[in-house]
Amino acid sequence: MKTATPGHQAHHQFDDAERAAVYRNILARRDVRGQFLPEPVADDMLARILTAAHFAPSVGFMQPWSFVLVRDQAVKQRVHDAFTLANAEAAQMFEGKQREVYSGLRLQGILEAPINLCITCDRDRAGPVVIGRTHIKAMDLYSSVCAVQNLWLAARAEGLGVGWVSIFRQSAIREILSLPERVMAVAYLCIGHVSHFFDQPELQTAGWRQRLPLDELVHFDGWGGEHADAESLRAELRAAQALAARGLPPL
Ligand SMILES: Cc1cc2c(cc1C)N(C[C@H](O)[C@H](O)[C@H](O)COP(=O)(O)O)c1[nH]c(=O)[nH]c(=O)c1N2
Repeated sequence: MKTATPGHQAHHQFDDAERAAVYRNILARRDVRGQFLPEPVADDMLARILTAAHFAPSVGFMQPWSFVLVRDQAVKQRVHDAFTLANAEAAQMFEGKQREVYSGLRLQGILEAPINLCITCDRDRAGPVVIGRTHIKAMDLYSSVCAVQNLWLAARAEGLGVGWVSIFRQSAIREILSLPERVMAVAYLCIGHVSHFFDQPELQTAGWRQRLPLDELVHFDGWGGEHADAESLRAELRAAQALAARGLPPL
């Protein structure tokens, strides 16, 4: 359905090209592991993607994030060693054929990416009582994840690849980067120019897991709930997903 924004919002409206660009950005974003180029990332470009991260939503406007840039090859090597250790442990957690496939997957580009970036969450950034976090303490972590996604999308628009690496013991990253007790490493990202972006998630191409049908993930008025008009929305969801699967904006 091609619903236009109501007229009274016209001055806030994205035109069709801008709308299409936003969806293209979302659909073309990939997790990058193996296609990093050595060429450095210019400071103005780095500043833009960090600014995108800093303009993310956050609970109570807490802005709990900080950005630990890692460019020293010796520090990267220590992080890579931590990955190698955890990755060997991880392989043992899968059985049979899956273990074999897992061991063949490339799951990081730590040493090749010119920039590694740890996005953190300071759990005390705004004092003990934060609007929106009074009952669910993890909201600060979710806020830092919003910053990660903003950066990931901005980087894609700049032509930069980003790969999220999470196969570490949390304590290893804390120690290597000297993070204070109150600061958590939320995301360890590899960032750089890339030779190319894949069209589909690498785990999908490797046959590890396929994208789920969105129309089966929608419930009405409660888990498992149905609605008399449900089929109309489900048909739209299937059509939009079919377009998106081909990299086309669902417009
Ligand atoms: C929280 C979190 C943590 C990780 C990831 C993602 C997220 C959100 N992903 C990337 C993940 O595999 C990827 O996003 C999916 O496979 C979908 O692919 P695209 O991101 O669409 O290319 C990821 N990839 C990888 O190679 N090593 C890793 O350790 C991780 N860790």
